[in-house]
Amino acid sequence: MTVQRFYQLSSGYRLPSVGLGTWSIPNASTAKVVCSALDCGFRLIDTAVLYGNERECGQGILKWIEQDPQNNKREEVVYTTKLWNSECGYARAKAAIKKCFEKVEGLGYIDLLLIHSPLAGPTARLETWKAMQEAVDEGLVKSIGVSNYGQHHIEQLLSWEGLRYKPVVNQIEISPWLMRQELADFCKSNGIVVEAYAPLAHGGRINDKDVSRLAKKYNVSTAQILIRWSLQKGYVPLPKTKSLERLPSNIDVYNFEISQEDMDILSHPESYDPTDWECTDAP
Ligand SMILES: NC(=O)C1=CN([C@@H]2O[C@H](COP(=O)(O)OP(=O)(O)OC[C@H]3O[C@@H](n4cnc5c(N)ncnc54)[C@H](OP(=O)(O)O)[C@@H]3O)[C@@H](O)[C@H]2O)C=CC1
Ligand SMILES: O=C1Nc2ccccc2C1=O
Repeated sequence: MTVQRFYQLSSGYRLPSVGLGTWSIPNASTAKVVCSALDCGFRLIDTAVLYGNERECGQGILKWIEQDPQNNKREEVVYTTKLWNSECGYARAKAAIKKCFEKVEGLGYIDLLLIHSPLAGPTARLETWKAMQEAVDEGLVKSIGVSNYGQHHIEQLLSWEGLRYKPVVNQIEISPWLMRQELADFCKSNGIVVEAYAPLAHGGRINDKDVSRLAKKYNVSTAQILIRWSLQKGYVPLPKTKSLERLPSNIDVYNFEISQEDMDILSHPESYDPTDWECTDAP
């Protein structure tokens, strides 16, 4: 089984199939971690207004380009950020998008802008989407998507008469202990790429007995097993690490393959174990 290095988004842009999560990386080291991640081969960086490190993520990307401008190109990198719940609604989203852009102005544009969650409610969600679509028209943003959306939230958006740009991704928590198979299938069948957040179950399952046994069998780390599981399920895992030592192996997940039998051992379709928050079921 060959897993894709990139997915084609409905906006026409491409999305690397593994990304770096940046939540809770200390501000003082974020630029260095991001720059090192790019050196190791990561090409997708995931941040959010909530994380308070957008500026530093942008600095890390610029630093990487400046290191070797002939080879390290801006257009190879996909920079993602997300609008927080309190920034939803038309006027608030307009102002928030402008701020997001200003924080990384040196990048020239935001590749992917997500609405962080559906929690603002049905009206504010659509108003936010209107502002996000306008940001695409204005060239501030290339692609727009959603996060923590359940099927009913996506259906609302797809059936909205004001829809001009479809969401290209839905970023949701997925791991072997929170599989959300039905929602993932729904996204895929609507041309929406699934980004899997907390693919290492927030670190809490890194010493799981089956994961550890399979790590030995395939001669890789336990994190690599979990990232590869997500890739083979057809998702875009976003493992976070603040450790420069862990970055190279977290992206080195394209040279081994988990057998179907072992994929089944790792998978726990009956389990429901969110690590952070759950709002795919919000009204
Ligand atoms: N849209 C949303 O609502 C959400 C989005 N996210 C996104 O997804 C990203 C990933 O999720 P997150 O919650 O951070 O959790 P992850 O599942 O990525 O796990 C991160 C934890 O695993 C540890 N870790 C990373 N690599 C290794 C390794 N090779 N060996 C052992 N331990 C390792 C990290 O420690 P260390 O850093 O010390 O290496 C950290 O404690 C976030 O950073 C964010 O970008 C996350 C939650 C919600
Ligand atoms: O990365 C994240 N960690 C979180 C914890 C609670 C709510 C949102 C998030 C994120 O986006």
